[in-house]
Amino acid sequence: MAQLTNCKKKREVIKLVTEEQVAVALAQYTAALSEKYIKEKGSFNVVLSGGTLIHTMRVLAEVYKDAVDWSKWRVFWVDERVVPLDDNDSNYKLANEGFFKKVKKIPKQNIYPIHYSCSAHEVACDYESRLKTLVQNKILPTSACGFPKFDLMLLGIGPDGHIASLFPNRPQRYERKRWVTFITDSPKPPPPRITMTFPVINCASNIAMVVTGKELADPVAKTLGGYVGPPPPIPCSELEMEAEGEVTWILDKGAASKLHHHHVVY
Ligand SMILES: O=C(O)[C@H](O)[C@@H](O)[C@H](O)[C@H](O)COP(=O)(O)O
Repeated sequence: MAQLTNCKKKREVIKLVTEEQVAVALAQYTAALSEKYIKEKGSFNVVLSGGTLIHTMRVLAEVYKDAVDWSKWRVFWVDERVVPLDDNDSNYKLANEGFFKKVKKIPKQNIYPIHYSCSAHEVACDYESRLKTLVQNKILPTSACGFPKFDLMLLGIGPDGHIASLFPNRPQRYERKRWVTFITDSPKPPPPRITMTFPVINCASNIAMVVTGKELADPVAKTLGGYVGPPPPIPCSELEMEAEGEVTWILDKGAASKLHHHHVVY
């Protein structure tokens, strides 16, 4: 794994050409981590996002269907839209139809969707308290600073540089105490959402930034190229600066199109 010279944390940037190659690389990467953590500790705790990620996970679901020990997976969401689980906007529904139904073998009790209520505040408190219970029961480990430590976060990035539901010009990105918070005016619809906070995201052992399409070339270049401009930097730069674990960027040609060679270390 490569390291940025001005930064002690581990980074890898995998630049590919097509979206299909990104899907294949994501499958290999996730299957390898799944095997490693299951061997080491008997479980694999994965955090999903919404957006295009689930579609990019199709190769994992199809090609690695019989190669991964799905029974040891536990699945959480880094952010979720506060809608019923059968609503077309639900990230759970997206994952259920595009991933869980394909791989079949993830036990239902190992999947942690939100408990829907119409109050985003209530949903966030409930999700946080369920995570706290899992930590108390030693099902989820914590990092030295007391936040839960997930094995893998699979994240996308928005054109405005948001990750999870941590947007520029919204206060949630500055939350440092809560594990899960809420937003009722998300600039990306639908407006009510819950989201894990930066301290939780940054404690993960591994973070994959899965980014495809030239409309995302700007936030990718701003993040990996070193942010120049007035503070505060875009949200995904915070992850680049603060993450404790390994961050792996898997990019297609469009997403990497504004990166110069000196921006990345392989
Ligand atoms: O609920 C959501 O909207 C997502 O979880 C969101 O955080 C997403 O990951 C990014 O917006 C990237 O989306 P794309 O992968 O579609 O670019």
